[in-house]
Amino acid sequence: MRIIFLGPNGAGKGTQAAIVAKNFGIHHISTGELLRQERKDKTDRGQKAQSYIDKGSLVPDSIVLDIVKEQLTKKEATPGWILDGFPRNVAQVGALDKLLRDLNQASCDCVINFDVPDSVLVQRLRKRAIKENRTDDTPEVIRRRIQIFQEETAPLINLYSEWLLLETINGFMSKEAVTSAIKEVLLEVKKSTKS
Ligand SMILES: Nc1ncnc2c1ncn2[C@@H]1O[C@H](COP(=O)(O)OP(=O)(O)OP(=O)(O)O)[C@@H](O)[C@H]1O
Ligand SMILES: Nc1ncnc2c1ncn2[C@@H]1O[C@H](COP(=O)(O)O)[C@@H](O)[C@H]1O
Repeated sequence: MRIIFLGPNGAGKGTQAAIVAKNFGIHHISTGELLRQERKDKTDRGQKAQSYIDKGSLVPDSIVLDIVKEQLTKKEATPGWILDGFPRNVAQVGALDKLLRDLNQASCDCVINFDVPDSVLVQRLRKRAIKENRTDDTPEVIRRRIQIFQEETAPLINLYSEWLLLETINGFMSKEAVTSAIKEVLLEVKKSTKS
């Protein structure tokens, strides 16, 4: 099964992707986590990405695509994958489609859109800032990331909806309730795709 998790920062994509990937035996690809790891490892890509991450801006598409390509060609991705935090703009949607064609892989089966009010996102991110010490969870950068989501990523909701791939779930429930809602959707998708 091939799934995209779409939603603003703090919506719970990473939390749910880790659970769902384990349950369905598919590969969790979080571009944010991978970029943070590259930054920590001081790789060339990580160093190039650093200033963008710290400002809350999107990292250049070419860097992110490079990382996604590497992940999609890993053997863990053969049974399927969850893309968490990618694509994040219209250009990345096109690039993902092309990449999958080039790799001879089928396109995604479903896009799960996490719907969570902005006020809840801010509260969650402030809490996460204390717990995880992320450099981009400061009040100013949180505001910037939410703004970037509205400008660059939110248009993907209509786009995937027009392509009949979108399933919106209420992300403002307990973690367990969100997991159940996602599983329900994915079991239906699995039945219809038999993958
Ligand atoms: N259903 C929930 N209820 C309450 N808190 C939650 C819920 N889901 C996730 N959280 C918490 O909210 C914070 C953000 O969640 P998470 O990191 O999964 O979001 P995300 O969408 O991956 O964010 P980002 O795109 O910024 O990385 C975390 O601290 C997580 O523990
Ligand atoms: N798909 C992406 N395109 C550009 N920049 C990205 C992408 N995914 C992650 N980033 C950068 O990393 C941070 C953190 O990402 P999270 O998914 O919120 O953990 C993000 O603000 C971008 O700078």
